[in-house]
Amino acid sequence: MQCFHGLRNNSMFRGVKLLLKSCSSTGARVRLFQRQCSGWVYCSSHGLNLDEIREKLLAFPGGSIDLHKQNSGIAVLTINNPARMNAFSGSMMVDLEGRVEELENWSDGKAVIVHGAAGTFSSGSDLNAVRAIANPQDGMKMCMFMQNTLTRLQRLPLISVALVDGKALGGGAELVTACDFVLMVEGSVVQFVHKHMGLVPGWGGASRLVRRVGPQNALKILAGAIKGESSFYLMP
Ligand SMILES: CCCC(=O)SCCNC(=O)CCNC(=O)[C@H](O)C(C)(C)COP(=O)(O)OP(=O)(O)OC[C@H]1O[C@@H](n2cnc3c(N)ncnc32)[C@H](O)[C@@H]1OP(=O)(O)O
Repeated sequence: MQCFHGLRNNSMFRGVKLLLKSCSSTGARVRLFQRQCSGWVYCSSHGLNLDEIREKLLAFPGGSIDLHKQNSGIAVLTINNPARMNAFSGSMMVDLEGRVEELENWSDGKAVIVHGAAGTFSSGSDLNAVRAIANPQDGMKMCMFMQNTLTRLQRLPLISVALVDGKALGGGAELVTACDFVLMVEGSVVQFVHKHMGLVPGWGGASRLVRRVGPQNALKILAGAIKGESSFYLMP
């Protein structure tokens, strides 16, 4: 993951275009196509019944995940729940899975930009849904479901860019780590707030963070010794 920080709002999409241009070398494209298209981490042999967990998640509706595929081959994926700072309701988790599947099957796709509606990125999991499924079994299933989806997002044969304008908190920060690049508008923040709730990142963000920034920096970020600021994502 590479991070570009301090973009002003109006230059964000120009920044994304430049970034994508710089990534379009044959080598980069070949590497992308070498990625596995199916990124399932968990399946029924791990005790995950996808239909069952989808049904549970759909009991917590609100917001949407919108996908706009452009003729240019660049898609825009929008996390859309502004009334709750783009928190992920249960139905949005199911939506995201469907959108990722759509991108897996998009043969003309080159890149996807992931961003939040209305001037923020995402405040993570909807706390109302989290409270309602706060038993270990359901919590584990939700986490397995989201790990599957974010791993599939990470393994898409497309260049992915998280465009962070505002806050990416909790699960929102975890989503950022599943993208190849991060572009941050000035004043934006990526923060793993899980520790305040006595949680570990359940959507696979901790292991992705370790791979991105190394174990010591990841520990500092997760423990709150430093905020997940852009300089850390710049490290190889
Ligand atoms: C494995 C996944 C783990 C997770 O993701 S757990 C969730 C981690 N995220 C959080 O703890 C973030 C909680 N939210 C906040 O800290 C603040 O709302 C935040 C994002 C800094 C924004 O602060 P403010 O600008 O002051 O706005 P606010 O607090 O008045 O929020 C506006 C409305 O949005 C709601 N909201 C924000 N984040 C939410 C969330 N994650 N789940 C459910 N509702 C959420 C908030 O309750 C408020 O609603 P209302 O207007 O009071 O009805």
